[in-house]
Amino acid sequence: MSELLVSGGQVLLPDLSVERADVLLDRDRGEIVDVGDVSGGDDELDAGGGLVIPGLVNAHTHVAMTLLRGYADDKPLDAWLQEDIWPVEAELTAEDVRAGATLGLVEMLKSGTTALNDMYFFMPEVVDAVEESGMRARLGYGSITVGRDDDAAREEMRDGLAFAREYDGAADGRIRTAFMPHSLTTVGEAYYREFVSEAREAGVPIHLHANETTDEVDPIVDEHGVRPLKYAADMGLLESEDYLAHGVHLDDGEIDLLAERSAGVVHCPASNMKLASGMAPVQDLLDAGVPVGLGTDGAASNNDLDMFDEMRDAAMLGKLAADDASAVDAESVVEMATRGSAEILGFDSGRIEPDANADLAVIDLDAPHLTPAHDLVSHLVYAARGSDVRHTVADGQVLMRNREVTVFDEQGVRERASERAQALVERAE
Ligand SMILES: N[C@@H](CCSC[C@H]1O[C@@H](n2cnc3c(=O)[nH]cnc32)[C@H](O)[C@@H]1O)C(=O)O
Ligand SMILES: [Zn+2]
Repeated sequence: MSELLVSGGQVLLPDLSVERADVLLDRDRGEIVDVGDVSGGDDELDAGGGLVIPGLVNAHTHVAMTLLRGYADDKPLDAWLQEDIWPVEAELTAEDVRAGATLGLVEMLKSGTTALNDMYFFMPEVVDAVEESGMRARLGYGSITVGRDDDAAREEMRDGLAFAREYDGAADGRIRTAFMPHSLTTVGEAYYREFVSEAREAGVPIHLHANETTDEVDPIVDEHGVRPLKYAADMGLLESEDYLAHGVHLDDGEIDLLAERSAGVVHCPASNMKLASGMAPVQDLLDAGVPVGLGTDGAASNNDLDMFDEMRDAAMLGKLAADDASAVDAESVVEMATRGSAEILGFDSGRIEPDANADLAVIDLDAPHLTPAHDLVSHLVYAARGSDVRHTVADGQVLMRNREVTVFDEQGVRERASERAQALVERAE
């Protein structure tokens, strides 16, 4: 058995207390062996002066959109997608997605993220990038039927299902899949009614954008006479393994429905603020017992993939949304970004205890902006940043050691992504 000892640090335990402890990982099984006064291991990571946390889990992104970071800002969702994003995405190639996804994975692992959810194009390229990265991911092809004739629409839905079936369990189980119809307004009712049952037969969860803007809510209420999540449930969605991105414009009945079904909501505060989509009722979701995760959405509507920024945004926006400074407190947010997101994605990660996945990050506390250390959980949310991460480990493998990425040539990844991004936008002009 090959073991890695993460020694000398303080450890964030599952109850969110912090204790001086060492962590022993099994690199073959990719699991945590023991936490406490442990020794051994044939390799060691120095966590001295640092805080060991569960690897952060980005539960909603479009990771190859790093290519479009800064390409189109300062617009609401519909105009942003219709006028800028979808026209340039029509020019995407598989190589572009491989380059953009790899850049996003490097950005993530350098900032302590060890698992993600991704919905995009050319998903086999994302599979290869995730496999190479050593990270964990729930992946799906984003199916859109609106604007397509019936044959093309069916092909979109079949492609989404085929991808989910073919790649579930890839990368020795680090990759899981989901059926990802883009949203309740970009996929027609008939296609949901035909294909949701096939996803159930395939045994994969369903992930979609929902209730992100009022433009996604009003048309459904007007056409179907019910709220979007009632419409979704009537089509067989909202099972406990399903999870929605955004959930901004929810009424009490929809929150109750999510709680009854235990369907997850991935909160994307930066995207919601940047696109002026609205303020999600996160504290109400937490109070109702709805599973809540945290996601950055794409780097073109954030514009980074730093989950420390996202935790801070969630805590700040949640207080404004609730008109209550005690709402969405630091502990709730750390839970969202670790165990909450992990459980929504179906990963046994997000906590540092024996038998959990060996996915963790070590944060260097030796910095003015992390001094003094009254409360390290507070620091995680209100002061720390991705660049404070010293080491990142996923599945028991060291992906970054002392800020040096071990699984990619970082400089080459950045150069290739820049070249592909430039050529992409030139093709779209
Ligand atoms: N087969 C689909 C691919 C969709 S992938 C997922 C899509 O979600 C888009 N996207 C990115 N951010 C958001 C968001 O916040 N809400 C809805 N869609 C988004 C993204 O640009 C991409 O077009 C097609 O032909 O368009
Ligand atoms: Zn999205």
